[in-house]
Amino acid sequence: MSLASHTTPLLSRIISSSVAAANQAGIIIRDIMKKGELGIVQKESARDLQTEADRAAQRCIITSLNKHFPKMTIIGEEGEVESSLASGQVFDTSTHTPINVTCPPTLTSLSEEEVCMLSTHTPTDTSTHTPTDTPTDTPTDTPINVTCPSTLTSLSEEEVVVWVDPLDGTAEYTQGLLDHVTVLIGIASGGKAIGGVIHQPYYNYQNPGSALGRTVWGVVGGEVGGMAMVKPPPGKLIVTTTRSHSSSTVNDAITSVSPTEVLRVGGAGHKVMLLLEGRAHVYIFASPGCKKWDTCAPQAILEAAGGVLTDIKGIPIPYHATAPHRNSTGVLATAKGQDHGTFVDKIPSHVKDNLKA
Ligand SMILES: Nc1ncnc2c1ncn2[C@@H]1O[C@H](COP(=O)(O)O)[C@@H](O)[C@H]1OP(=O)(O)O
Ligand SMILES: [Mg+2]
Ligand SMILES: [Mg+2]
Ligand SMILES: [Mg+2]
Repeated sequence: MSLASHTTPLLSRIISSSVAAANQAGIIIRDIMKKGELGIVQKESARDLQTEADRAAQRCIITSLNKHFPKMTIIGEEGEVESSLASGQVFDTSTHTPINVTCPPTLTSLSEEEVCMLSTHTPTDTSTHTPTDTPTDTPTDTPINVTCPSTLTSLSEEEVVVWVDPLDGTAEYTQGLLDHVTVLIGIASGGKAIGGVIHQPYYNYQNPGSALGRTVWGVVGGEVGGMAMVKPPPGKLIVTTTRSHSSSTVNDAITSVSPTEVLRVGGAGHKVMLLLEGRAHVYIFASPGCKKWDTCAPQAILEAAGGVLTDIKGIPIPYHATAPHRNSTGVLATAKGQDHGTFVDKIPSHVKDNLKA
């Protein structure tokens, strides 16, 4: 069954396919956690990890998107998993050391696409959900209806760059902080984030009997689907920031806005979800650690919801295929109704000067 008719605008079809791929990736992420064999490798530093879930989820997403949209540029956080693809322009950003994994003879002839399909039919749960829970994952081949703004209806595949973070919040995943984990698929064109999908594989995992996992999507200038948005409480200033990549600069930036509360949680996707859920007013990360795949999808959804995401100086983040992967000048995001410029102005000069492009 096809994901959507070809009379449907390209952006709507990409969002629909991305929702399906992100749901699949979520199943894989939960499966690997359930089996407990995380296969952790260190990338650039001890605070920069990759697990088998990051690798397998990326393989699933990129294989699926490349199959449906072969002329699109896809840039994924993890590497090596895309190299066998026949068509499309796919960038390998891997820096990790490969590990040796012995494959049982019964599984040697598996194709990448079969791995995704097998996962579709293998519902999984987390420990706090009883085995009798009804699987609640969205079937991967059910298209969602996404209205495309008229300015984006004539987009071609060649103009689209997709930034994939198959598992955002890897540090928290390895530490069992499962609700910090998201799958991020960001869609860009002309250097701008135009659409995005955030899947939370463990949404509701501490509420047995409730639907496990959810997927939120948005189109800039269009709508947000998959959740009910809430305004953050008036009379407070709740800041969300990193819990695993902190520094004195990060803390100086937070102090400068005089928060009433600071939520130190993992993942860029998770923190933007807090803004959309009205649980925080502003997300401040005055550090160069975040990359384009961390911010593209969250930015698109936040902007579709009336919020703003820029670097710490208030400058837009570029999402061209050739843009540097690193967001070296930090991240500042505000929920709908907040004055983004006021926060930019409050960040001290020494913090801004410390973050060079
Ligand atoms: N110093 C860093 N090294 C590697 N990744 C980082 C770093 N800082 C931030 N990130 C990425 O940005 C996300 C948000 O950061 P934080 O949770 O610290 O606020 C992290 O989950 C991680 O994405 P990922 O988990 O996909 O590697
Ligand atoms: Mg990572
Ligand atoms: Mg990330
Ligand atoms: Mg990641």
